[in-house]
Amino acid sequence: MIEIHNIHKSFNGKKVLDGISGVFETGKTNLLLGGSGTGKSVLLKCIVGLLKPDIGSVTFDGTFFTNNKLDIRQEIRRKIGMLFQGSALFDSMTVEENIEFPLKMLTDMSKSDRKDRVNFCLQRVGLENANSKMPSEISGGMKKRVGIARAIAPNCTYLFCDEPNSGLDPQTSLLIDHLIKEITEEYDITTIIVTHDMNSVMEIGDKIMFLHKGKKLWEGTSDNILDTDVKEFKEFIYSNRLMRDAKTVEDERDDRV
Ligand SMILES: Nc1ncnc2c1ncn2[C@@H]1O[C@H](COP(=O)(O)OP(=O)(O)OP(=O)(O)O)[C@@H](O)[C@H]1O
Repeated sequence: MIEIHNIHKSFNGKKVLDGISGVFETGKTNLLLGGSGTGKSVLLKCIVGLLKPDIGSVTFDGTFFTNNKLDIRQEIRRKIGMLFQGSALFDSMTVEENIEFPLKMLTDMSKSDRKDRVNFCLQRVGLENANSKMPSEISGGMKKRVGIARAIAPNCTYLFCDEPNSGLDPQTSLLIDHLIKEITEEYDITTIIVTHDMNSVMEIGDKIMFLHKGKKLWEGTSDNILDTDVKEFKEFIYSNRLMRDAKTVEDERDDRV
């Protein structure tokens, strides 16, 4: 479980995060949702320690991360897997070398154990036998799968995904969303996904935190999202045509009852 408490962050006097608190649960896909420029990526960076909050704290399974000793922060960082927006694979390395990279950096596994782990992770994301391919030879969806395999290779406890669907077609997006959810549940990972994709929200949103202008305006699950009475959140949800249609169907059903 990851807990954040009263996170504030400004750049050059401009407030980007304004007192955000919340809990991200273990074994769940926790979504950070909001429009462009609302502070989702900055909050994610504050949680993983790439940025330091001006005020506030982050706790990983009860251990303080912010302002704690370097060795404790490094210990927590070793448990974090990251899936970056553009997959961020090393272009000059094969798929296998990409996935092996964090194992070399973060573990003292033998070469044969690393090979077994790479093969296990490749098989888990449905890419067995892709070991020797170069990133330039595989599709965007396959790159995301390799990115997921690389993130989970060192047995991560926490997984952070920055817009995992960017650049993917709707069908591939759905497959990637479900793969992340399955892996989260299977290995009991605390997963946080930054997104503005309402399809992801409805498909895999175990827990959703909606940000607007640096504030948390709503949190809940995909089951109670349509009940929100927060004006800014409603505007965000119903800017999506499919969500408007779903609401109309629900209203008509309620009228009949
Ligand atoms: N290092 C930085 N220095 C100055 N301003 C920054 C920095 N990082 C982010 N910002 C600003 O903080 C605000 C929030 O940015 P952030 O990237 O968190 O938005 P976001 O919600 O992730 O948006 P998007 O969905 O478009 O990626 C933006 O106005 C951005 O310009």
